[in-house]
Amino acid sequence: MTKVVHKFGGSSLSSAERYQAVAQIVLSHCRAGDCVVVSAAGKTTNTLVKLWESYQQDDSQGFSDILLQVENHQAELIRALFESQQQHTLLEQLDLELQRITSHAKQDTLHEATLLAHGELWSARLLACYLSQLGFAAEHVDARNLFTLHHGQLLHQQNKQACMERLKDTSLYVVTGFIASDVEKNTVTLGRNGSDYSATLLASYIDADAVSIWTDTQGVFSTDPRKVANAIKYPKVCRAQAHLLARLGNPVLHAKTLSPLKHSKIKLQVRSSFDVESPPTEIVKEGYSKAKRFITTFEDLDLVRVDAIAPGEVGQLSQIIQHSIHHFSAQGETFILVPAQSTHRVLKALSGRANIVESALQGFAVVAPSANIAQLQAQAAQLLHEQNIVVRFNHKDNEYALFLTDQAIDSDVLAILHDKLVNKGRELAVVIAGLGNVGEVFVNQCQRQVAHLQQQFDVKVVALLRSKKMLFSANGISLSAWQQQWQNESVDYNNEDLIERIGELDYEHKVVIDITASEEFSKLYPQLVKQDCHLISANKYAGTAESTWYQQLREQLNERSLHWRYNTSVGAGLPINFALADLQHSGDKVTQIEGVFSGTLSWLCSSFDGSKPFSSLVLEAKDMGYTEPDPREDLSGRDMQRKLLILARDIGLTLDLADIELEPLMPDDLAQGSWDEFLARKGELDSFYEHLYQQGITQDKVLRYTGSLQVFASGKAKAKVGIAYVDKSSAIANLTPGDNIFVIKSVWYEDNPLVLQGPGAGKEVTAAGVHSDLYWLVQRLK
Ligand SMILES: NC(=O)C1=CN([C@@H]2O[C@H](COP(=O)(O)OP(=O)(O)OC[C@H]3O[C@@H](n4cnc5c(N)ncnc54)[C@H](OP(=O)(O)O)[C@@H]3O)[C@@H](O)[C@H]2O)C=CC1
Ligand SMILES: N[C@@H](CC=O)C(=O)O
Repeated sequence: MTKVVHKFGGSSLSSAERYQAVAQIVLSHCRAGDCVVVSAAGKTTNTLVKLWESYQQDDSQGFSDILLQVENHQAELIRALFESQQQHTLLEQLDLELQRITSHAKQDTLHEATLLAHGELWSARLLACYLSQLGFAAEHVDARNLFTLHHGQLLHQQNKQACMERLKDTSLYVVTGFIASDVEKNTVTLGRNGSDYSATLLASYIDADAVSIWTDTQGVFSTDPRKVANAIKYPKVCRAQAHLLARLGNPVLHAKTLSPLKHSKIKLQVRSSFDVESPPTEIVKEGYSKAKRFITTFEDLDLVRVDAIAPGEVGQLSQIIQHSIHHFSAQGETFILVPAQSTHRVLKALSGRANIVESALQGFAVVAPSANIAQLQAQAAQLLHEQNIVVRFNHKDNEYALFLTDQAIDSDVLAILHDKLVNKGRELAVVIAGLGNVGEVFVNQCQRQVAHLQQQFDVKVVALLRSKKMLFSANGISLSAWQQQWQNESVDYNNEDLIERIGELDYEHKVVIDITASEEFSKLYPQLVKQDCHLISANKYAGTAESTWYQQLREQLNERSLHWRYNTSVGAGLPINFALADLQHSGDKVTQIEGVFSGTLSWLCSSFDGSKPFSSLVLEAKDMGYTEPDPREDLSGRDMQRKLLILARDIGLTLDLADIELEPLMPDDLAQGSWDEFLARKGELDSFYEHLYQQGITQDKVLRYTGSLQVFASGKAKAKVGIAYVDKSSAIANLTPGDNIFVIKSVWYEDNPLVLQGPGAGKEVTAAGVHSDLYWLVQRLK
């Protein structure tokens, strides 16, 4: 059974309404065996800290005033959430606890951690009782009976056993965050953000499948969303970057929170308890999410140089000041960044081994994929210069660039930095299916073309697919060494794996480029669209699929505002789809399309002169990359029939393949059987063609394979592909072998048709045509 640990922070429980909202979340997201870890409600911990301070200062008036505040807040929650007997019992319990605090204070036996623990104990008790009142079996659990530390170290084995024994599958457990006990049963706390840490620790002890940190932000953003309106919420962030952000003091996650998950498969999500519908940010293991760009800001820090720092010492210092301390080495020296108000405590703890280099610093760090850091550092320096912000110290590491300044980075400056350094990093993930004739040329052309697109958009080829194997790298495949990478890293896959991996790609945009000739692959399009992929097809199967399926795919794409380009499926690189779209967008109406739409058949008919058998020319056309993988798809007229259907649909007709009359350029019965069987009977093809050829000579005409589509005023259409004998002087007779010609008549081009002519097949032109579609897409996405 899957188990989930949910954690709700203080802001999620700040009022009775918030308790009710959290209870609703629990009702809809939890089941018996799950755990809910809670922090102290609202600002309770801060109030208890003040209470402790007044106790230490012997301020008895202050002490009773603050205690009254605590009592009022808790009593208010109890009265709003419970009625009659339950309310009475809870108020009595609270009263007893407050009396005990007062009496300890009077006897001078108050203990800091025990006092602070009340915040979490009250939250756990109230939430569990409230859930029980709603009929959901819930128990509150004091984490001091689960987590034990010895000399500051958690006793993992003992704790795991305690958790396994106490937390069965019979109920929901509402567990106190933040607190633990030592071996003498004294209360201890887990430090800043301790409740998040409690949640991930607990998850690791009970072998949970996931941890959801419910907070007041919607997830992990590229920068502070309160300061920059267009901050990007990332659906996934890898653990390494989350850890780095935490070390740099970013408040969303604490470094300690992540540590129990280090070698586990436990999923971690950050999501909003205020906006439950908003999708979470998932913190995922390396390799499951590409590195992102972030800007995290700092306020009032001191830069401290340390002689030498022992392993674990930074963690101890962070614990002392209850705040993350970032440390780094530059020019052979070790530095730490310390919140200014805590510097004296840190210097004291380092007893003479450290000195302040710069104080009262503001600034920010740009966290990004390592390949981008140098460039981002230079850009950031330039932007700061333009904003007249003086940099007092900067530092570059593999994964981030740090700028420490005099001036605070206000929201205006942060918005500029974010626009130039992060938003510029919008990315398009490209999946290329098919590495055959055309696909291989396309991938080879990618190196140059992607570099060109890079100036406008961050385009990354993330997957290459053949029929059985794939090479998948969420961070991008090296286009200069893809063959080598393919050899070393390609793996077997099935369609389910593929869709899942594509779904996991957390890029702003994704496109699947289908350069297969596979009907099976085209059947995946609806699933790919569900994963928010744009589509580019050289493959003609989807464009010529049965009308209902085709219309549904179009609707699905429209609903998601996704694009589908398939210019090369007709006329290879010739811009026939562009031309037809343009005419229609300009208000024209296409009435007729005629011509030769097969590169293979154009080349075969123009090249045949009787000197070689027709079948040997077919094999040459195949070698040149003109034909379909099985050239019978061309010879049967089927390929050209598909192209005419794509054109017909492009001008708004609702036709199916069966509506286009087809006359094959080969004997019907050669269409069956394997390619080898066909080759064994190639003589039958030769005689068939020779016979047709001779008929042309008899008529003083030449044999060509043509297509035509006529649209009548009624809206009805007539379409046909087949053998034609044309005048020797006609444009069709004089086509360069392999060329296509499209003769388009429309309302505006009635007497003098629009003619488009040029190479209609070939690996290079087709691959270039696919690049043209990709370029078009990038322009749209910009
Ligand atoms: N040749 C041309 O001039 C033009 C071609 N086209 C179209 O381009 C497409 C490709 O043609 P071409 O390169 O000649 O074909 P090839 O047969 O040479 O290559 C097809 C590629 O697709 C791969 N493939 C097959 N099935 C699948 C699948 N289910 N999933 C993933 N990959 C798969 C094959 O894998 P494997 O390597 O494992 O076999 C192969 O790498 C065709 O649809 C064609 O109609 C369009 C315009 C012009
Ligand atoms: N086999 C096709 C290739 C392009 O679609 C042709 O010959 O036209």
